[in-house]
Amino acid sequence: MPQTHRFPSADATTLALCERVSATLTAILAGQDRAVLAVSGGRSPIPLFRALAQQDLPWHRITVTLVDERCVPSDHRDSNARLVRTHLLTGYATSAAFRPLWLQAATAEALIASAIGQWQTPDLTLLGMGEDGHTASLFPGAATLPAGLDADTAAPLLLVDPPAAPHRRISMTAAEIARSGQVFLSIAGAAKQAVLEQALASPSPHWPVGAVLAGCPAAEIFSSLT
Ligand SMILES: O=C(O)[C@H](O)[C@@H](O)[C@H](O)[C@H](O)COP(=O)(O)O
Repeated sequence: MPQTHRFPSADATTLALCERVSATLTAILAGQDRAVLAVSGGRSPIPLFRALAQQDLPWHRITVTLVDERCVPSDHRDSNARLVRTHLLTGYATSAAFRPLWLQAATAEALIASAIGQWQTPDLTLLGMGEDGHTASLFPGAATLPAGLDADTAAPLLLVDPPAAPHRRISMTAAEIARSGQVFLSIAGAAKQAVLEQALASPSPHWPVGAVLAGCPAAEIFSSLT
């Protein structure tokens, strides 16, 4: 009997976020031909992705891209592109366009240039957060974190070598997140909630999520204790 993966069902917060994302995309598309939706990876977005895929939106007018990506092939188990193709680009969302961040390149410079070359500022950016206070791939202690948090940079993306997490990353910069049309942050669990409260109370590079949200005063936060 093949193992059937059981994914957590969407809780009330996830369903509320799903409704908010759907309504926001609908509103955006009322005023323009296409919308760019940037989503984060990790494990917690899976219930949201699976709920969004069941939303009867004009997905053919939506381009899905990534807030950040691990620099691994798209069939690698840690690939965010693989995560999105598996859980979001199904059901109604099959007709959405997908724009990956990681494309095979000979050098790091070519890699980031290629990603920037096809990049569009998202109309809606969905962020997650780690218990270390990172968001996107803006990790505390990363050598390129100061550049990633530079509020004045025109760069939309940068390379990050996380001090502890696996894989080199491509990530949106804080400034590009702030240039997004709208920003939603979704977190789950008391530990993350405590970190977020700390980060909001005392913005510092030690808690990159706080520095990012300081640039997005209209960001909406969806937090559940479960
Ligand atoms: O590529 C990634 O890992 C994500 O973009 C990252 O920023 C994620 O949002 C946090 O690490 C939370 O991940 P979980 O949802 O798995 O806790």
